[in-house]
Parts: sequence; structure tokens; C-alpha cells
Amino acid sequence: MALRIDGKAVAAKVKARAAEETAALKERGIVPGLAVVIVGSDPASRVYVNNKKKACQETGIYSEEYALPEETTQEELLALVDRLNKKPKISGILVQSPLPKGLEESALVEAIDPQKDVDAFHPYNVGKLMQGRQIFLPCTPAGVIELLHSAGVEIAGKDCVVIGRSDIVGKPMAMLLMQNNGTVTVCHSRTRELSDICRRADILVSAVGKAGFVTGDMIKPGAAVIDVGMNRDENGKLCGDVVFAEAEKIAGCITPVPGGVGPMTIAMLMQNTVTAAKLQNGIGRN
Ligand SMILES: Nc1nc2c(c(=O)[nH]1)N[C@@H](CN(C=O)c1ccc(C(=O)N[C@@H](CCC(=O)O)C(=O)O)cc1)CN2
Repeated sequence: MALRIDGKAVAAKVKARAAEETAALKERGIVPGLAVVIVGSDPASRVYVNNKKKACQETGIYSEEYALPEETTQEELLALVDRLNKKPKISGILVQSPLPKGLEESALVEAIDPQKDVDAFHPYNVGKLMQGRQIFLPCTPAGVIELLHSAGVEIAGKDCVVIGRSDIVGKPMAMLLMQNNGTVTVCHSRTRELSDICRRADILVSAVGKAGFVTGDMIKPGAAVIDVGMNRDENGKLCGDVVFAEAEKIAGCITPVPGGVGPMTIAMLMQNTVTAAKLQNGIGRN
């Protein structure tokens, strides 16, 4: 039976580290601050934003929430981002995704000061990641790397397969695995022989967004299986991409959904907010 990686426990350690750093910064008169912008009434986004606020409270990070109605215009949002860019109390800014139809997410992300872009979605930060010189680690992929480390999984030299090529997870995930010296294959909807490729993976990361996508026969015995999927099954129950009951009999270690990667996304966000506060105060620069 596979080792079940406890994302909540690992996230608690990351948040404790962020809390220690926050306390040390406060002694120097620096308070890390996070602004979260949410537009519309997507219920899942509401839960994630509440959890971000709670994590700020746990770590001592100051937070501001901007919950805006569905009808908010692009211009209003750009003006808000501009104000937050200039606000000294705010070290990090994020716009919760997805946005309602009609709003252009990329233009908003590009309006965020790259030094406050704690999601690491701005093209400047994406470019830095490509070069291995990032200021901020993209939260979900960085959380996956932490989970692998916590389970003692060596990445260097391993065959890593990422299913999914999104800007938020698939692409930055591949970059981080590569930075950790993994040999990376990215699979997507046009990939041929996907099952065969997955079966060769020592580390399999699924970020497809389809319940039941990864079945037991796609897993190499002893592999590390990381499930980034966040789906609902036919009974409305939260589940990942991986058929957990099949996979846990074959994998060496595996993340559950819920309780795996999700909590790490928020923990890494706290870490990035602390990093942003340090940067803006000239701490940690060479
Ligand atoms: N601006 C951003 N938007 C979105 C991001 C992001 O990183 N930045 N990621 C996702 C949503 N997300 C964070 O925002 C997120 C998703 C899931 C979880 C989580 O802890 N999930 C729990 C289950 C929660 C539940 O009960 O529904 C788990 O897996 O245990 C945290 C954050 C898209 N948007």
C-alpha cells in the first residue's frame, strides 16, 4: 500500500515557517500584507479566498479582501490593482481565478507590480522561472515539490510525467521538476500513447481536471503519484484526477484529494507574501 502524503501536515509546517519569519519581520517594524481580489460569486473561489484569509490570520500576515460584484468592469479592476501596487501596507496582490466572463485576466495580472505578484503569474515572473532565477515560486507547483521532499522522493534523474499544460500548474510544474534535475515529459489532450508514457513515470503529476482520468494501469509500481485535480464526482463529492483506490495499491506514495496539494497552494502563498515583504524592504537582496 502506498504511503499517503499528508498535505495538511506539510502545509502546517510551511505556514509555521512563514509565521516565524513574519514575527521576525515585525520585530523590525515590517508587516507582510496580502491583498486578495475576488470578483463574482463562484462558490469554490469563495472557499479558497476564505482559506487564504484564515491562513493570513494564522501566520500573522495582514490581509485585505476586495470582494467585487460580477458587473465590475476591467477599468475598475485595473484602477484597484494600480492603487494596491502603490499601497505600502500591501506586499502581495492576487486576483482570484477564474474571473467572470468578459474580464481579461491576463491584462490584470500584467498590471500587478511583478514584485507584488505572489501568484508568480506575471510574464516577468514566468520568464524568471524559465531562467531558474525566480523571486516567487508558483504556489501549486512549489507545493508539489515540497510534498515530494517531505515524502523523501528524490527528483534528480527521475522520469517525471506531468499531465496538463496549463499556465497555472502544468507548465510551471515542468519547469520546477526540471530545476530539480528531473527528466520531464508534459502530456496533454493531443498526446498519443498517454497511458504508456505515464506508466514509465517515476513521478506522475496529474493536473487535468477530470475525475477518474488516471487509472491504476497507468501507474508504474512504486511511483510517486501527485494529484492536482480538483473535481466533483457523480455524487458531488470532491475528488482528484486519480482513481485513488486503484492507485494506492500500486504507487509508492500518493497525495489524496482533499488534503493533498490544495492546502499547499495556500501555504506557499503565505511564504511568497513573506518573501515579497522582505524584497520590498531590501532584505535578502545581494
Ligand atoms: N489567483 C489564483 N487563482 C487560483 C489559484 C491560485 O493559485 N491563484 N489556484 C486555484 C484555487 N486555489 C487557490 O486559489 C485553491 C484550490 C484548492 C485549495 C484547497 O485547499 N483545496 C482543499 C479542498 C477545499 C474544499 O473543500 O473545497 C484540498 O484539496 O484539500 C486551495 C486553493 C484556482 N484559482
